[in-house]
Amino acid sequence: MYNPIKTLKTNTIGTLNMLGLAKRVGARLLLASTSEVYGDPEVHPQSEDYWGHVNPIGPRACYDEGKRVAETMCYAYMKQEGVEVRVARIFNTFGPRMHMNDGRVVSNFILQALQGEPLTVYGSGSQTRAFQYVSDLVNGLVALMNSNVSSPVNLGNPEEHTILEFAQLIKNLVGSGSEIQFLSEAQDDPQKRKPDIKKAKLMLGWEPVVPLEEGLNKAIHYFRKELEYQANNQYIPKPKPARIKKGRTRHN
Ligand SMILES: O=c1ccn([C@@H]2O[C@H](COP(=O)(O)OP(=O)(O)O[C@H]3OC[C@@H](O)[C@H](O)[C@H]3O)[C@@H](O)[C@H]2O)c(=O)[nH]1
Repeated sequence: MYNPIKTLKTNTIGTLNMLGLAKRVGARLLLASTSEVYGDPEVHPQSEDYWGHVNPIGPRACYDEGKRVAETMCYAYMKQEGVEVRVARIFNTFGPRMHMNDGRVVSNFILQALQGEPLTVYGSGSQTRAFQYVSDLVNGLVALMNSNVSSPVNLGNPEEHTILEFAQLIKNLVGSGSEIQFLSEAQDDPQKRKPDIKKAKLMLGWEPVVPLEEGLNKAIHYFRKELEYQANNQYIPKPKPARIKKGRTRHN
């Protein structure tokens, strides 16, 4: 985690502030929760009634425990103050417009493959994830907000792959000659993850529709364009004319 304290403050104080605001104005609140509430799961796939397996003092705890307490706050406000809450447990998601420095596996592997750099696999690559395309997630969030389901709902694509399979798939889709480089494993990295989406199907009539390869090709296209743009352009910030004082230019 880049900034554990800020992560904790956002998830706890931020959620508390938003719940207070929702109470005051009578709004329905959507909590973007996470599959990380299940931690390194001992149940597979993960359904909403699983309580999770989280190390409360590990390096991921600021995020995992922060989101867990955010969920607790939602249900305390619902029961005590009657605030309407919707809680989406969002599984790994990707798509165009991810930040170049996001650091998550999809953007890392695509950028590495496009530039002929080694694809960095943490650990053996046998850990699994299931990736959903961003438009599927957005449709799920809209359906959840428009529903009367106040308990948590998993939103994710249940197609599960090992991270090594995923690296090879991205290499092939990019047509890249990059090597695969094995680095040390991340501490407390969940070893498997796959959503059980029966509840979303039944109660929201929702399921993901974008196939993995189709979504990846869209993300690859986006990052290819971003790299071309960066290579062909320099962005030199210029102050607004009103801020330039006459005769004050300094040449160091
Ligand atoms: O360069 C990389 C990056 C990541 N990885 C591995 O790829 C897997 C996925 O890692 P990511 O960082 O993309 O995502 P994580 O599964 O750790 O968490 C993610 O999932 C749930 C969301 O709520 C979180 O916001 C998101 O960070 C992990 O096993 C990680 O160790 C690599 O092997 N190489």
